[in-house]
Amino acid sequence: MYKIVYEENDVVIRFEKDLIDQETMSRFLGRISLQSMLKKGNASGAAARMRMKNRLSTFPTGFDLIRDPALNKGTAFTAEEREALGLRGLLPPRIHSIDEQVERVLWNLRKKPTDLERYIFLTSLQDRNKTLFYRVLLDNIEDLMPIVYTPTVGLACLQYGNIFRRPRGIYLTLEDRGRVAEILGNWHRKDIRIIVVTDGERILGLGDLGADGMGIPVGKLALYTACGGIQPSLTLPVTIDVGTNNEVLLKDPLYIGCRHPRVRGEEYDDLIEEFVLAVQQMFPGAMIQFEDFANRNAFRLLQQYRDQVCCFNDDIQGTASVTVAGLFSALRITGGDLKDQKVLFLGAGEAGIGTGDLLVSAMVDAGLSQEDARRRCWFVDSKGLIVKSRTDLTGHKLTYAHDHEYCADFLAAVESLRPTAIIGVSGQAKRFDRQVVEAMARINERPIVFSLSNPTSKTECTAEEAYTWTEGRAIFASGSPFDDVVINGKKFKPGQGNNVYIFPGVGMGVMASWATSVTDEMFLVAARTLAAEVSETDLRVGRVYPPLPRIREVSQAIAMAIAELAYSKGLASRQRPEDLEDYITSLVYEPEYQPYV
Ligand SMILES: O=C([O-])CC(=O)C(=O)O
Ligand SMILES: [Mg+2]
Repeated sequence: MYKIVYEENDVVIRFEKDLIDQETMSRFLGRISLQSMLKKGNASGAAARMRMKNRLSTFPTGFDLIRDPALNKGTAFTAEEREALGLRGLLPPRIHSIDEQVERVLWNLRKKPTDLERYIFLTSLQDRNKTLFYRVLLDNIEDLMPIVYTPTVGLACLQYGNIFRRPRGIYLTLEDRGRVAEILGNWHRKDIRIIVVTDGERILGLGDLGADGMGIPVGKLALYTACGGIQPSLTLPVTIDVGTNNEVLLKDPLYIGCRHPRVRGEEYDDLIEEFVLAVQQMFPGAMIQFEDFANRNAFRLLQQYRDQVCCFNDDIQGTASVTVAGLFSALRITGGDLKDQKVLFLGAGEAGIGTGDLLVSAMVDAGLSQEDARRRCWFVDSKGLIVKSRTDLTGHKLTYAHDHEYCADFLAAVESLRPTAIIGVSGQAKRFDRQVVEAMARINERPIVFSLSNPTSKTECTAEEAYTWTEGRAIFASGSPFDDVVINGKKFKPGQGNNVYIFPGVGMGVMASWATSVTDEMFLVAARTLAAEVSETDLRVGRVYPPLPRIREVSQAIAMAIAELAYSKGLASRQRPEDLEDYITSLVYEPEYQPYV
């Protein structure tokens, strides 16, 4: 994978990739080079020896090697490595293959009584052997994504202080103002390309979890690697802790964050601004993903920084992209035309408005005027249907305030508007009740019902409810995964309408092209690419997204499309490689042990 070129009596090490995990590579490339040079007996050049010595001195041996999660192989260190790297006696004598190690991990996972215990176990594995962690995750993505990600990551965040073992990522507080760049410099790597940052105010549909929200950036980045093939060492989770208004956490002696109410206003804005600028200084070319900020800050920060630096908001744009892709797929089942759809959202926050905006772009592409397209998107918020006559509306909601009679509740809005699709992004469980879903089934031959709130405890309705209440006619997707449902002998495989189908591929495309910004057009292209990956077989079982085991291929297709777009729109800051596909493939991280000697 990595080509090393030798010259007589000297060594030239040439990296064939410019985005690889260079520090780690140079650490063990040094090792390989010296070993083979000594074997060949041509390490006579003093200069070569010097260089090798320098490299060698940075490559850990003995306990340091076993304790370095990026390099550790546990019982899989070979006899030669054990001999050469000071490991003799530090490991049990039996040498295992990675496949045997995977078996051991799975055995342990099966023994754990709860999903939270499985989460803790996998996190510890990530702390001691990254390669094995990603091997297990990648090979068992369908079973383990619900542990590392929604819904279990939600449970983990709810108890993050209690289950805390080792820190991961960077924590920034208001006390760090004026020193943020210095603190980013404490991170052990300088070649960060993807950052996921939260301020913990709206973790999934669970609300304000303060610093305990760190589980989300950590989980998202694990999926950047597992699903998108981003080198783990190029990623950095960040939590900006400005306090929390969660009374339970404030009183909890085990809470890990700052114990004061949330600070807002200028102090907050200054810290965010300093963080964004410090990233440009310390990690130039890194993409920032804003994650699980509350509405009040999410839209504002996106607006402020989207044209300034390479960033996006996953809950607004990532969720929009996956949802619009799901609608594209659903129309292949219903045979409907995008221009004729009427979509009613429950929830007018980030996901709702983000999806509305992207859907409008898609409808405009399909030939509608912007005004007509907007009139096809309707929203119910906590006060009822958003209509012109309401006087309490601000900002983004005004865009979708149409002339219509006011309806106080969602069911009344469904009856009155007769939508073709309902999309739940409210963070409120059970709001798509039997009456709502049955009404949709009365109005539509094939009602589209997307229940996207996370984690599962917040879903607007379950897969089973959606299929049962519509006699299997619903086209259903959900934010957290559901098991297959059998109705009258027919099996349905509900799709997971989660932004995990989007952000890893977008991140890889941005990273590969060194794009300087992330545009809305990218998310529409990502949606189209994702929808194109859905097969007729998928649609036949009701699945509007490709199966998860295909996620790496899917992410690669999205990465290609995003990079192409970046090149064609002049957003890329590096030259287009001759063979883009080859190039992106060469960037993909494979969880395999590299030989050290
Ligand atoms: O994390 C997820 O499962 C999707 C997401 O961004 C959210 O719900 O906030
Ligand atoms: Mg989110």
